[in-house]
Amino acid sequence: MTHDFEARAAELLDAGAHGYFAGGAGDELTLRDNEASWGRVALTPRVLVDVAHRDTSVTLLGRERAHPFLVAPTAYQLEAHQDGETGTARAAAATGSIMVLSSQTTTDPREVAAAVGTADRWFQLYVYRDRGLSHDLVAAAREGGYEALVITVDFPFGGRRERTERSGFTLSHPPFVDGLAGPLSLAERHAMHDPTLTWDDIAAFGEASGLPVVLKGILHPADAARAVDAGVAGIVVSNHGGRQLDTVLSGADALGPVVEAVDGRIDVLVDGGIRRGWDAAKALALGADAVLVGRPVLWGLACEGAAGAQQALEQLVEEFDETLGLLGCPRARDLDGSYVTRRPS
Ligand SMILES: Cc1cc2nc3c(=O)[nH]c(=O)nc-3n(C[C@H](O)[C@H](O)[C@H](O)COP(=O)(O)O)c2cc1C
Ligand SMILES: CCCCCCC(=O)C(=O)O
Repeated sequence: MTHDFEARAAELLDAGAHGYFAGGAGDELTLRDNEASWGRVALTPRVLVDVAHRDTSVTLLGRERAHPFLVAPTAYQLEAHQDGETGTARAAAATGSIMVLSSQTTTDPREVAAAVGTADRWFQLYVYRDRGLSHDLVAAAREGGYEALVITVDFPFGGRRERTERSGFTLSHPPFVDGLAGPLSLAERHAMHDPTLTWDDIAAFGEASGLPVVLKGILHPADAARAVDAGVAGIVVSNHGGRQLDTVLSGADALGPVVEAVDGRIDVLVDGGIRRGWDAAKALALGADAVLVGRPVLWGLACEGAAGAQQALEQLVEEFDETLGLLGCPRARDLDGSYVTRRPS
C-alpha cells in the first residue's frame, strides 16, 4: 500500500533526506491542500453499464499510452535508495509509465536510458543562468533518446522550505549536473536558477532540442493560453508539490479554468497530491489528459528500491482500472464532467 510506504519511508530515511523529500514551502498549507482538494471532488457513478472490460488507455503527445500515470521529475533519487533514478526508470518501464527525469538527477541521463531500452522517457529541464549548462543537459537528454522536454517554469528561485532547512539535508551523491558545473553547495544550487527567464526564452530550447516542449508549473488560465500561443505541446498544471509558494492554488482547483482556457488545443497534465487511482479519474473527468505522481513513487523507492516504486505505480493503475468499473465509465477516454461534482464547502 502506498500509504504504508509513506509511513515506512519516514522511519527508514535519515531525517535530512526525509525532510527534503516530504517537505513543502512555508507553513505547508498548499502541500496539505494538494491531497485534500482531490477529496473535495466527489465522483458521481452511473449504473447498469457493462463494465466487464475496461480500457485505461489515453493519448498523450499524439501517442496512445496504456494509462494516464507519469512519474513526476524528482531530484536526488540516490538519496532515497541505491537503485536511484535507474530503479525508478525500471519501475516506470515495467508499468508502462512515462518517466520524467529531473535536471537534478543523481544518475547520468544516458545511463538511466540504457537501463530501460526503448521505454518512454521525458527529460525535465531547469533553465540555469548558465544557459550553456542547460544546453549541455539537453544534449545528454538527446543522446539518451528522451522524447520530450519538460521545462519547469515555477522555479525562478527556490521557495522558503523551512522543513528542509530544519532537517539539515545534505547531498551524499553528487548530481549529474555537478559533473558539468563543478561541485555546488545547496545555496549555490539554488542560485543556478535564472530568475530572468521569460516566455521569450522558451522557443529557443524547443528549437535547439528538436523535441516537443511541455511547460510544467502553470496555474493561471492566462498563462495556459499564453503557452498555447508559445507553440508548446503541453502544460503541467502544478504547484511543484507545494514546495515553491505556500497558499497557492492546488492542481485540482486550478485544473478546470486552465482546461477551459486551453480548449483542447494542447495536452493538459496535472500533478500534486494524487495518491489514489480515483484521484486520477477525477483529474481526467475535469479535463486533464494525464497525471504525474511524485512522492508516492519516492516512498516506494525509499522502502524497496525499484520493486517498491513499481508496486506504487501498479497500485495506482489497478485502482484507476477499478474506478472506471465502479464509476460505470469503462473507457478512460469517456471520463468527463458528468462524473464529478464539487462537494459543497
Ligand atoms: C523531493 C522532490 C523533488 C522534486 N524535484 C523536482 C525537480 O527536480 N524538477 C521539477 O520540475 N519538479 C520537482 N519536484 C516537483 C514534482 O515534479 C511534482 O510537481 C510534485 O512532486 C507533485 O506532487 P506530489 O509529490 O504530491 O505527487 C520535486 C518534488 C519533490 C517532492
Ligand atoms: C536545491 C535546489 C534545487 C532543487 C531542485 C529540485 C527541485 O525542484 C525540488 O523541488 O527540490
